[in-house]
Amino acid sequence: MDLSARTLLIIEDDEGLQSQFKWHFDGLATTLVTTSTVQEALTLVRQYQPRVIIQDLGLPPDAEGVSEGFRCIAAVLSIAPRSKIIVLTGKDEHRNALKAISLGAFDFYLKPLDTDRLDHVVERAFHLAQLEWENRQSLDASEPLPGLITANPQMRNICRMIDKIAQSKITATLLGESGTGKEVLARAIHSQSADRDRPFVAINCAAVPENLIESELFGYEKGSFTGASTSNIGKIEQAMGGTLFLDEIGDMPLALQAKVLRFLQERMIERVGGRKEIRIDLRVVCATNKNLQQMVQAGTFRADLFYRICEIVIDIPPLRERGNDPILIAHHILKRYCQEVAVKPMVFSYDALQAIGHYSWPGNIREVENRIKRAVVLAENTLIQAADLALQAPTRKPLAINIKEARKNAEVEAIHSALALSQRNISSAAKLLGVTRPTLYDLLKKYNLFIDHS
Ligand SMILES: Nc1ncnc2c1ncn2[C@@H]1O[C@H](COP(=O)(O)OP(=O)(O)OP(=O)(O)O)[C@@H](O)[C@H]1O
Repeated sequence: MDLSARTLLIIEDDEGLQSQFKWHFDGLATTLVTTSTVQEALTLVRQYQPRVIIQDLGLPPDAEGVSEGFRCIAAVLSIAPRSKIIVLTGKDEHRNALKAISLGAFDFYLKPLDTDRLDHVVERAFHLAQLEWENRQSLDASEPLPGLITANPQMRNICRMIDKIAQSKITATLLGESGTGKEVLARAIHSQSADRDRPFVAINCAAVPENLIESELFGYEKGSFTGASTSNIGKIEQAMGGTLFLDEIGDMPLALQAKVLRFLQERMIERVGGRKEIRIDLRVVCATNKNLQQMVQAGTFRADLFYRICEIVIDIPPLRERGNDPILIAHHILKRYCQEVAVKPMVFSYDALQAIGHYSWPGNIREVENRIKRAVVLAENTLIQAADLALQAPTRKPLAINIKEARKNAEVEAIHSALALSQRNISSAAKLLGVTRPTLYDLLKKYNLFIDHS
């Protein structure tokens, strides 16, 4: 909770009422600030960023009218659009209520309002403001590193480790199944480091033919082998000052491992066919989906190289072990892909979301990308169904016999669908459901649904 979480501002020119409010709300709000003028109110809003504001409409210099009150609502919301303004006024005209709400006020009541009711209204405003704040926090925080979407605590720990690794030159090795984001994390180490403006160079040891990998990595001198008509610098020299990413290091030929070990220990290389030693200064990040320890035991990976590259090992969990991340990542990839191929924004149906949540994703995030690309092409309209993703929606729960249970199931399903269709935008979901935003928040709280979809 941030500091403004329970700050209440009262804008009221009647001094008697102001002190009554002070006395009444003392203790209910952590910070209580009061003023009688619009000008001072704006200063206080900037200073305290109050979540909730109680405001009169008749404010000086137009204490008998409403113009200053309306000006105040508009001005406050222009600098603090998320503040909840409760208008409390003696100006009993329906059109005033309508205008206040149209300007963005949260609620409108006539004086005098009994204290129980007032407490309830203020509490509800604080509650709603808190939920909105939490929702924003979780959305803001869903991309802790560039290109890496997650809300999973284990992945968040990994992100914190990546930040620390980036501040050193230590050799880190990323272990994880294919498609779990090893390259994304390697790039993040580079982009979070002080050398981010220097090159990031990746080589996939599994993709380069065995007879070429040495010269790809170390470079070669002219005439060192048939076809070497000019000298060429290798990936190591290309990455000078920056980061070298040795992807699939478990596939590095045994013969080359000794040379790589020497480079890592001494930070010196010789190009193939060369005689000159070249000093190398760079960070090395390795990755593999192989079990290196088993390979060491089997004699297919050098033990000394294993210990040299495993100064820090990061075990990346597969997507199926990351809680709600498949849904979070799917939303993100769908949005990005629709923008990339310039099609209308698309959304997942409730069934599609259920299927995404239940599937085990053996191909991890790469598989999410592939299935979404396919779905964008195949979907009949802007609503992506489970079948478009070639996934099966889990079977529905058996019909509840108890009317209360049946009503609850129906409400939960409708809320899920509305949230899916609105891409978790609370205002749009409330509109789709035909309820107000506060009512939707109440329902989310009642059914404990909010966390699952934030
Ligand atoms: N947390 C994430 N959020 C969003 N996109 C991700 C995330 N992790 C990975 N991706 C995307 O998934 C794809 C696969 O990621 P990446 O290439 O980093 O995986 P990898 O583990 O290196 O795979 P491989 O072992 O097959 O090389 C990339 O397009 C990447 O941008």
